[in-house]
Amino acid sequence: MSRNILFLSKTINSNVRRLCTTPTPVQKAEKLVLIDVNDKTGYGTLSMNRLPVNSLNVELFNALSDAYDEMEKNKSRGVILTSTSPKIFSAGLDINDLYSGDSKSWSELWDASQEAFLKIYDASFPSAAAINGHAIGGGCFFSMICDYRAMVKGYQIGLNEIQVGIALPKVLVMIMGKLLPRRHAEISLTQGTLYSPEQASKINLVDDVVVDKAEAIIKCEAFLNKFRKIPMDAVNTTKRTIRREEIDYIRNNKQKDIDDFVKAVESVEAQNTIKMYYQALKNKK
Ligand SMILES: CC/C=C\C/C=C\CCC/C=C/CC(=O)SCCNC(=O)CCNC(=O)[C@H](O)C(C)(C)COP(=O)(O)OP(=O)(O)OC[C@H]1O[C@@H](n2cnc3c(N)ncnc32)[C@H](O)[C@@H]1OP(=O)(O)O
Repeated sequence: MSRNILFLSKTINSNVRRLCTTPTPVQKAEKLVLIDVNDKTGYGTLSMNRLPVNSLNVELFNALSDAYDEMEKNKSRGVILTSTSPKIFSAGLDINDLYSGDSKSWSELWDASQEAFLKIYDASFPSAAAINGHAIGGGCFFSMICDYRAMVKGYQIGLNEIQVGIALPKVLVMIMGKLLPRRHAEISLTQGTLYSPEQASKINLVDDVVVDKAEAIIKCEAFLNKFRKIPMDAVNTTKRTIRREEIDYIRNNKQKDIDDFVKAVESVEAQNTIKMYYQALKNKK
């Protein structure tokens, strides 16, 4: 059974296409998240597909939310989150949106990010991130809200928001503060440090360092397999107890959190830094 070829199947929504094994090959569809369900294990591999760098915009956040809805509906046993790019997991928030947006578009962006965050962080199945390339800013954060991370050598990972001029949103601080030892969290958040996978594994930012994407997927499957003999209700109740603080914060303070993000992005200082950052990115070549 080939799992690497895209096949035609019913379109789940405008941005998500499920890959299955019905034998009707079609040309590769330009969907923002590709879903490939392994019928044997019941695990869904969700591949972000907003090339070249999987920068996160409203559409990609919505596609991730829709993909998680689909996994919930199909009673998935677990998700592997990865990317179709050969070298980038996700380059974080779309700098173009930060550079050229306004308070309305930034509100919509953050609203969509909150929804995707809740779908992943409060899912009824475990998620494992196969980080097959750079995971920067929001890209790093979306791997952090999975239950496990395996990262391929040779790339960088970290929350560099501060370098882009954006004060760290509260939930990012809460989760980084729980994942990393306190001192590393403080340094990482205030300096926007990017780490090699080897460095990241020493501070709990990634769980395993691997040589390639195939090994990352194997590690993710092995992690998900650990839950096969444990009743998922018990796992989920326990996980929700652990994660309640962040989930409740977003659910109970949705608008305030959006307002805080917009305020952070629209400040003159942030806009000047974003402009310089944007230009440096464009002048790189
Ligand atoms: C409640 C909360 C819930 C959820 C919150 C969700 C998310 C939290 C987010 C919080 C805030 C986050 C802020 C950010 O994420 S800011 C973005 C931070 N990212 C970066 O700084 C990465 C910048 N990019 C790079 O460093 C390199 O591009 C990279 C290493 C990724 C790849 O390098 P490479 O040499 O391979 O390619 P490039 O030539 O540099 O790039 C190719 C083209 O892609 C464009 N690009 C790169 N990054 C971005 C981006 N982030 N947004 C938009 N576009 C990007 C780059 O300009 C190139 O374009 P062209 O020149 O080809 O047009």
